[in-house]
Amino acid sequence: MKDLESYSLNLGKLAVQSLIEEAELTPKPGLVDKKSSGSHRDMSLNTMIRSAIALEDTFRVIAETSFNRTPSQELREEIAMIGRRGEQEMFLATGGVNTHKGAIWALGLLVSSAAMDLGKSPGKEVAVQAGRLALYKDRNLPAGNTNGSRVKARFGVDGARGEAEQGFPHIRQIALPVLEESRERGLKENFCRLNVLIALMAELNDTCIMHRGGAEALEITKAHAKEIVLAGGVSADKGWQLLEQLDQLLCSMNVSPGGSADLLAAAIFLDYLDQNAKSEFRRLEALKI
Ligand SMILES: CC(C)(COP(=O)(O)OP(=O)(O)OC[C@H]1O[C@@H](n2cnc3c(N)ncnc32)[C@H](O[C@H]2O[C@H](COP(=O)(O)OP(=O)(O)OP(=O)(O)O)[C@@H](O)[C@H]2O)[C@@H]1O)[C@@H](O)C(=O)NCCC(=O)NCCS
Ligand SMILES: Nc1ncnc2[nH]cnc12
Repeated sequence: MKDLESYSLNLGKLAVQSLIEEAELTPKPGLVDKKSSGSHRDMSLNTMIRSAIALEDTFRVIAETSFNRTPSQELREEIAMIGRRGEQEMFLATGGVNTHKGAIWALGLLVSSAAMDLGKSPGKEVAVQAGRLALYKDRNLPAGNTNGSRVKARFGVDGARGEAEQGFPHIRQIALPVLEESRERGLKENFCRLNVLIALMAELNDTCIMHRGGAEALEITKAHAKEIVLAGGVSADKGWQLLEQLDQLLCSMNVSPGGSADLLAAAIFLDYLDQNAKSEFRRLEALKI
């Protein structure tokens, strides 16, 4: 019992740490970071950090609720209720600013999935299982006209819900492999994570960009991010110059890749789970000798 309590506390802390590390990663185009508030007038790095810290209990309770369970209608609705309470905590901490709604959704499902099998599964499997949970319908979801739902109706994109229901393909097929390749190239962790963000921005249909800038802003963002990828990523001189230009471009269009930022935080979380599992494996191997 004590072990489960401390494990859920750890998962909650790890989710918050991932959010803070995403917020602090600098320089991120159009987003809040250590250097500026990007395209946002109503938030700062402080707001992001206050919001992340306020969410620890939400993630801890999601973990506690999910232990030794499997995806089901009942669990989906329990998690949704905790997640909605988390959104209220976020608004209380930020004075009504939407800092992390998309991240509560993605990380909430991933924390739940990780807790279901006590962290024994690799990150990619945790994401697939989180997708199975997301596929159950939340029958208590209040009818509401969100930015995402308007964008989806107008442009026919999948958005945050579709990403989760498909088992987070952009995390499994882009974010985690780019993180690994960048590390294999010997790049500093800051460059590795910025490469992940850019690779996500090159492919994701981010409803956060589309609700302010429409399909055109999304296409411009993707095309510019692809140029950075083709230039060899942010650690190449040309890639770095293009990254600085992309920041100016997004701020001038007044758009923010908040969905890509959420998926970066989610990838950092899954990567930590994988690293912890590897060090536990090495510890057990050492005991055998
Ligand atoms: C399923 C929900 C996520 C609701 O989805 P919906 O699309 O209806 O809602 P939105 O309110 O628009 O939130 C979606 C947020 O998800 C992020 N996102 C966007 N595209 C993608 C994508 N392709 N893949 C993954 N994630 C994506 C993004 O979040 C970031 O942007 C937020 C700021 O958004 P917003 O306020 O609209 O933008 P601003 O420009 O700042 O606004 P203005 O100043 O212009 O007004 C920020 O939070 C980032 O995180 C999207 O915005 C889900 O919320 C839901 O159903 N929840 C119910 C509870 C539940 O079931 N929980 C279970 C798990 S805990
Ligand atoms: N760093 C960031 N800046 C703005 N919106 C975000 N949503 C998630 N992370 C964000």
